[in-house]
Amino acid sequence: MAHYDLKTLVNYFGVSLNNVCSLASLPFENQIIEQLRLDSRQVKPNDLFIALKGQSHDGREFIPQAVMSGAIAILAETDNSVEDKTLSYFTFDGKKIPQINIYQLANRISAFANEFYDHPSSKMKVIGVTGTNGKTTVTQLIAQWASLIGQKSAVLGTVGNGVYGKLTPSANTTSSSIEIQSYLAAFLAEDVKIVAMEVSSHGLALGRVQDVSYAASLFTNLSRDHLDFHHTIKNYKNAKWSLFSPLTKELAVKHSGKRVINYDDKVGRAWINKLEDAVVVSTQPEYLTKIRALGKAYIGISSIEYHDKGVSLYFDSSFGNGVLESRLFGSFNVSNLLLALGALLALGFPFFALINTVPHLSPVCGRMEIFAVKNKPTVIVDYAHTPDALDKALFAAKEHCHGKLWVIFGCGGDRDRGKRPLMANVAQSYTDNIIVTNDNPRTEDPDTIIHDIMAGFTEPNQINIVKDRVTAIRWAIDHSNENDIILVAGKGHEDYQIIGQTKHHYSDRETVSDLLGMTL
Ligand SMILES: CC(=O)N[C@H]1[C@@H](OP(=O)(O)OP(=O)(O)OC[C@H]2O[C@@H](n3ccc(=O)[nH]c3=O)[C@H](O)[C@@H]2O)O[C@H](CO)[C@@H](O)[C@@H]1O[C@H](C)C(=O)N[C@@H](C)C(=O)N[C@H](CCC(=O)O)C(=O)O
Ligand SMILES: Nc1ncnc2c1ncn2[C@@H]1O[C@H](COP(=O)(O)OP(=O)(O)OP(=O)(O)O)[C@@H](O)[C@H]1O
Ligand SMILES: N[C@H](CCC[C@H](N)C(=O)O)C(=O)O
Ligand SMILES: [Mg+2]
Repeated sequence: MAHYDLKTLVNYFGVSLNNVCSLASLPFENQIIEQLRLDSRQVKPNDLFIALKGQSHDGREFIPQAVMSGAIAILAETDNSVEDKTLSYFTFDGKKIPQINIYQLANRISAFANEFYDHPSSKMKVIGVTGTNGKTTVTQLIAQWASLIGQKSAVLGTVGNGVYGKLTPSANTTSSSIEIQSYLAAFLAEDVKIVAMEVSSHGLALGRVQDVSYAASLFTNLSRDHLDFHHTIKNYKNAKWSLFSPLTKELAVKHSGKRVINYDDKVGRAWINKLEDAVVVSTQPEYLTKIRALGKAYIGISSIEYHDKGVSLYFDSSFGNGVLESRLFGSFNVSNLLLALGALLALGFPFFALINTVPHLSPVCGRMEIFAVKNKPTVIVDYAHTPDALDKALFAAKEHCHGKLWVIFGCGGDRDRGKRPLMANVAQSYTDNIIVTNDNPRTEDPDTIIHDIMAGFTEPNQINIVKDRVTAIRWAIDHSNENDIILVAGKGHEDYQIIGQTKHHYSDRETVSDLLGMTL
């Protein structure tokens, strides 16, 4: 990170220094800013605290706390356009701290953080991955694959941020614009060459990735999710499109790179038509001729064989042909694998090195993770928390099931209510036994969530409700046979259950391995 002092900060924001002081007379002008902080609880000596109005708090209320923790200056949102680019002082406990006031500050944070951390994304290969489902899987695959062929990689996403293999848990799928730029700068300092980043629709809509330069962006699929936030599918889709749009007026991110698009998805197909250049990826043998004829880069499948050890794929592409032997489970993972391959090939990674390492790619934590011991049912822990993901996960499980198929699922509180009955509908179309349970009710009443889910079943009296997840899983294991499969959906890697505002320690993976007598 370049040395960034307060004088540079004042200049960056074009602060008008009134008659009271000239820049040279400022007592603080040469003080070096250590880090940028959005959260007063994280402020350390010499940091700059950025006070923004949020959805539930007004960050400006925490200025005293930030100053007490050692902030040397404040960058604060102002509601009054007349106060834009003005300098004032915040006086607290005998300290006089400079405060720069900016109108509509939130829109400027990504660019400022990019500048402060010295443009890290332009010095590495950053791949942005968006879509309703598959982001974590694809990003983890990209990072794992790159590291298998000797390129230092890092990930930013739902299961954590960090150099691949050494992740720090993350609060969000796409972190704040400051955390993103700061992580990228740290990765660069550690000589990371490639970063796979999950880009959520919230991240795009709220400008968290505005000033990230992507070497490639990748689209997995689009189905219903997050309508509590976007309200309509159209808005949700437009937020995702902003990661790919070549038009300046639509552009939400800086983009100079490749675009890798899933042709199997209806939205993906429409987008390919709007893009002059793209890497077109499909898992459907019947699309192979069509994607070849598009005249763009492509990866398609000529045939697929699912077997006990995973899947064998015969592929044809504009980069070369071959066979991939993968240990990943589920047909949707074939799509995830090919999309990851498309991004790496488009960025010039060596073809044979990639193909030869496929058998070493391991499944992603909490994504179709299989727990199996002799004489007991097989349990799969998966993160399906949308109707489409549940559909895909149950379809994959059904293909391998010789006995009865069970599903245990719930829906998150304070999230899209409309998906609840849809998930019930999907569940009943594949399974023999269903248990509805809690999944992070947050501040909603768990009974209300369950009530919404139950509305989607045609025969609700056939459905068991067991709100406590451990009891639900134990009950299913105790009442099933060794040929049965129990899909425990929705929490995947999560190690918590959020009830009210409190995060309690809880993990499906730990529960299942304990109940099956396995070690995790
Ligand atoms: C609605 C939303 O997106 N909220 C995000 C947003 O919070 P906010 O700006 O509303 O924050 P706030 O709590 O009102 O506080 C306002 C300001 O005061 C500061 N503050 C607050 C308290 C304090 O003691 N001191 C302090 O300084 C906060 O840091 C913030 O800057 O900015 C925060 C910091 O980046 C996020 O953690 C937070 O995500 C919340 C936790 C959340 O649940 N977000 C979900 C909806 C979300 O973003 N999900 C997507 C997609 C998930 C997926 O499908 O994968 C994601 O990318 O995670
Ligand atoms: N390509 C895919 N198409 C449909 N469903 C998928 C796909 N990949 C994964 N899934 C399902 O979605 C679940 C979540 O997968 P993953 O965590 O990779 O998605 P995500 O996009 O990162 O989700 P989130 O939005 O929560 O970050 C998986 O556990 C699986 O059930
Ligand atoms: N990152 C997503 C996934 C949630 C998974 C599920 N366990 C839930 O809490 O709804 C979200 O916050 O909406
Ligand atoms: Mg994710």
